[in-house]
Amino acid sequence: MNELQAQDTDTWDVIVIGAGPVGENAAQYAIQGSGRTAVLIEAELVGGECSYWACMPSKALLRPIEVLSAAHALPGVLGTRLDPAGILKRRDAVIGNRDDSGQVEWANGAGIDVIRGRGRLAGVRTVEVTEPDGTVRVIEARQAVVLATGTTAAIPNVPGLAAARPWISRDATNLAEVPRRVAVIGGGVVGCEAATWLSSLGSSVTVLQQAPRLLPRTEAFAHELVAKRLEEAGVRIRTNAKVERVERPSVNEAGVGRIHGGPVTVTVDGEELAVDEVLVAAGRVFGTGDIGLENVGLGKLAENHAPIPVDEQLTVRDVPGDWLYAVGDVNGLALLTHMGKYQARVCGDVIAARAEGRPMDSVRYRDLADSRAVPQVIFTDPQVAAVGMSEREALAAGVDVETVEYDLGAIAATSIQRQDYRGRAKLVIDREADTLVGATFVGPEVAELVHAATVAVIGQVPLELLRHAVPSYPTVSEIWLRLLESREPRVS
Ligand SMILES: Cc1cc2nc3c(=O)[nH]c(=O)nc-3n(C[C@H](O)[C@H](O)[C@H](O)COP(=O)(O)OP(=O)(O)OC[C@H]3O[C@@H](n4cnc5c(N)ncnc54)[C@H](O)[C@@H]3O)c2cc1C
Ligand SMILES: NC(=O)c1ccc[n+]([C@@H]2O[C@H](COP(=O)([O-])OP(=O)(O)OC[C@H]3O[C@@H](n4cnc5c(N)ncnc54)[C@H](O)[C@@H]3O)[C@@H](O)[C@H]2O)c1
Repeated sequence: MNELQAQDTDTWDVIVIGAGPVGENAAQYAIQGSGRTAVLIEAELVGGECSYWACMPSKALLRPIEVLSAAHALPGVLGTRLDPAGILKRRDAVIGNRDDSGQVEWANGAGIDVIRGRGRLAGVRTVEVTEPDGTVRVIEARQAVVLATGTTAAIPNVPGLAAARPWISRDATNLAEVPRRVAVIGGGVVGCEAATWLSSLGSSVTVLQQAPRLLPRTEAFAHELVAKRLEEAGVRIRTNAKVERVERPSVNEAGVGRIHGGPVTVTVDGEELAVDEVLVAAGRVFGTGDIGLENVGLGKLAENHAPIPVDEQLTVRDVPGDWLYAVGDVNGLALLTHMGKYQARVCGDVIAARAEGRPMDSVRYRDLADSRAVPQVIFTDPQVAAVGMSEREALAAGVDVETVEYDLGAIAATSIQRQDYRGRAKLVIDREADTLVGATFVGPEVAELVHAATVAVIGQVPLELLRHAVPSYPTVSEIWLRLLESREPRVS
């Protein structure tokens, strides 16, 4: 069945509302290798925020900057510079020029139907879809409904901010014009990554961060190293900043990624800052506001735009019958594509097992990673790659914490990579259990280091045993050796 043939039925085994990366995976895993049917309901583009507006375009913009930075740090490499028009062109190619036909083809190839429209729960296993022409269809799921509606950008309640039509992350990732001066409200992940590419493309950037530091959920040295590099690139960073007011006398409808009007005055801590565009990067709003949660007894969540609580099988709590699931950003467990897709795999496996009456006593059917080992790579210069708990989180969780830190610049491999290598690594150890509960690496191109730590955390590998995992010479992974050697000798 395909997009058109999906008109001929009103019942599927599984209905998924939201066809982002997470919804796609849930549908695939729920039916693969079976005769079951599934349909994806999508209000915008199949592939979701990640493919067109978030992960993919942002990483396409950041990669040339990373390559340039590495080249500049190597004596013997000459003549490197950025080509902004070429970067935007490649970004457009990476996001398929926002054409989702390839993703629809993939879904159909996997036996999944697609309906364009906005879905809402109308009752038990019942979904109402408002199609683009206004037609309303009511469809039924024989077995399961999966909510995968993601998040949208939050606009803080600052006087004049919403009326100024500021840029949100979609404008920054899909930029078609480079504003001369930009104020970035928020110094979290989106704010720091966007400040990196905007300043490299020629904007004069000021980051206004409410919290005492950038990337507040990471270890403190991540802030120090990222802030230092941003400041060297000319970015101004104001922490503990209170944005009091925003004024933009002339606003226009120039479209996504184009400058949305005339100059803007941002009042911060009593001082006026004149810019050409404001980028809001201040967190996300959960996609729970208008998906019919009140029709399944969860109206309070909708009122508060709260995330949907789920159990280890990704089944929505407080809804009887094990038919409603929530995966990805919308359940608030971890706002990351890879974690949402992981949840979708667990959820799809659970739906399949329940459909086939198979036992679910293996760990395959439990979301273990969200409570123990969430990895994240922040693609700033330097990169921040972390998994599990920070020291502060481990202490708050009552872990008997031991930490070790080491200078990544003192590893043979990093001195070969570049002359000016600055970086740091830290392990957070549960002393009593002798296992790793968290790790953070900050430095150029450290992204690939984190998976080894993820394996150690989820596998609860004793650190005594980890000493026998020998890193190759000369690779940056030798940081493991140095970190383990730095531990105080254990008294047994
Ligand atoms: C700028 C930026 C960069 C990011 N970079 C990274 C990164 O590098 N790595 C990473 O892991 N994460 C990154 N993220 C986070 C990542 O984008 C999200 O975690 C991921 O997109 C979540 O996937 P999802 O499928 O849950 O939701 P989404 O991708 O938001 O998809 C939800 C889909 O549901 C649709 N929808 C919503 N409501 C309805 C409805 N009622 N009916 C029908 N359809 C509906 C939407 O149109 C959308 O297509 C980034 C986020 C941002 C903002
Ligand atoms: N590489 C990646 O993995 C990646 C990249 C981008 C986004 N994401 C995900 O997307 C999600 C959203 O990112 P985000 O950066 O929007 O949210 P965030 O929660 O990471 O950061 C938002 C920041 O905005 C600040 N803030 C909030 N209100 C403010 C105000 N009024 N004035 C000034 N500062 C204010 C907060 O202090 C916070 O540090 C994150 O959870 C992140 O995991 C991931």
